[in-house]
Amino acid sequence: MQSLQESTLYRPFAYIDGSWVAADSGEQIAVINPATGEQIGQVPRLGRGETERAIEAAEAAFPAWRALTALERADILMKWHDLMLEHQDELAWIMTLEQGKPLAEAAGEIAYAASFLRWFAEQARRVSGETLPAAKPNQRILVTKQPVGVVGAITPWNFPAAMITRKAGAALGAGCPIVIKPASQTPFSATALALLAEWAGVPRGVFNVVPGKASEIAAALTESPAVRKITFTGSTEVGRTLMAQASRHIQKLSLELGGNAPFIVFEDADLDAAVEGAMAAKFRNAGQTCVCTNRFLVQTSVINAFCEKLAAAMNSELRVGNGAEAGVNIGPLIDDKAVAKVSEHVHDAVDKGAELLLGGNPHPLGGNFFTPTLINFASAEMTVASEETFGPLAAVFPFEDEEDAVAQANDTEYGLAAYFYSRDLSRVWRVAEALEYGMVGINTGLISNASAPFGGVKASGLGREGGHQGMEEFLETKYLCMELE
Ligand SMILES: NC(=O)C1=CN([C@@H]2O[C@H](COP(=O)(O)OP(=O)(O)OC[C@H]3O[C@@H](n4cnc5c(N)ncnc54)[C@H](OP(=O)(O)O)[C@@H]3O)[C@@H](O)[C@H]2O)C=CC1
Ligand SMILES: O=C(O)[C@H](O)CS(=O)(=O)O
Repeated sequence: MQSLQESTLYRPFAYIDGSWVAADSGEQIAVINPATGEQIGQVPRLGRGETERAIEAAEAAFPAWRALTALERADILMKWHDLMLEHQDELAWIMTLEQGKPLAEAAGEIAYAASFLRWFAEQARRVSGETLPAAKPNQRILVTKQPVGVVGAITPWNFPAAMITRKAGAALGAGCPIVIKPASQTPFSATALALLAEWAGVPRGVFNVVPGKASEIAAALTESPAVRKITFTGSTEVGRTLMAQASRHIQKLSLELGGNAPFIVFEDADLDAAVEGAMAAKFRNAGQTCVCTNRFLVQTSVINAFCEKLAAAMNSELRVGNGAEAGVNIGPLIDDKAVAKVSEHVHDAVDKGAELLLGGNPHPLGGNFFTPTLINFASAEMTVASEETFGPLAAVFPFEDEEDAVAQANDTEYGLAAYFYSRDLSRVWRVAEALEYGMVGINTGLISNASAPFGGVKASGLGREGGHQGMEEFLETKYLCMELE
């Protein structure tokens, strides 16, 4: 398959109430292949009116969807899961064309995304309440769980399938219908998921996809009292805006926001293992994930050895190119703004005294390609210390001792993911407990897993996705107090 139009899953439309629709205005959004700069398709640019219709459809679908048994909802989620895996290659191709990640990595994301549907199919059947000792002999106390209602979701371009199923799997499993605004750069992964949801038997109105004007769609979602939950993955800046808007109707809120992940290498670490973990934690999706390492904190006694090994691994293992080409494992960044941000971080660091060991400039391929870059002796006054790069820049900061490492690691407004390598068990416990983050990788650089609670603290957001906690985000607790005659 070469072009998007050849795909049986290609749907250049919005999906509302079980119908494929255009924008009322007829407006379209051009979708660009970040590897070539070519337009690969167009998607309707919806606004407030269409979003309000999607909310009405979701509200109308809610009673029948919540009335299904958990097993009935789980079976539909599992059918959706199976269809995703049956169409894994086609879904991966669509993702590589619109997001740029290498085909193998895109296929990996499809499997990761499908795992959330399976996980929440299983979790749906394990939503339970409790009975409590009553205060009076003729009293009985029960605690029950009920679906919150219509959910509004806004998702990012960097994981265009997994960030949808991580929300929709939990919402639908809990009995909630959902209205999703995908990122404008990656709408076709979302509409392909809608098509598969339709084939899986998700009833009309339960799953809606409204690509388009972000601020208008967000306004419609947050201004509707029928929308009882807002779930967002993206920048902290937009998360703050949504938090303020959601306060109008006290909507439940889940925010998965920015990160500034430290990757600490202690002198007692297995350096080869640390470099292997560093490659995974830094260069996944060309560094465009919120849990990618942003700062390598390396003990001074091993910093030169670590940098030599990391430079060797980067040189031998990383191949930059169009993600559709075999063997490529570093695709393009999403757009020219992303390239400019990485360049700015590199030049700022070098101007302030960092040592450039590898790369440092946009790739000779031009366009949105950036050469994987390694700098040493980075320091706190550099932009890379406080701002998320979201690109293939490995910045190494020295530290003297454990206290210094933890202080540097926690010196940020963010608190999503952190990583560290040590073989000292007492140190592992001390550092794991001292780090102010929602997720900590210990002797590993890969922590993403549907069965674990994914999320952060401080400016990295609120709530958790995945795990049993992810289901709770879409449930309300109701306390029943019963007096017997
Ligand atoms: N914690 C996490 O899990 C993740 C965090 N991020 C963070 O997000 C940033 C990069 O991702 P990026 O997608 O550019 O982030 P953005 O926040 O710009 O976009 C994310 C989504 O929000 C939408 N959006 C943009 N402006 C508004 C608005 N005013 N109101 C409502 N929705 C809006 C976008 O729509 P449109 O595309 O139409 O502009 C997109 O669908 C980085 O900081 C990264 O760390 C990214 C992914 C995951
Ligand atoms: O591992 C993940 O789930 C990704 O990091 C998702 S995101 O938060 O970066 O979008």
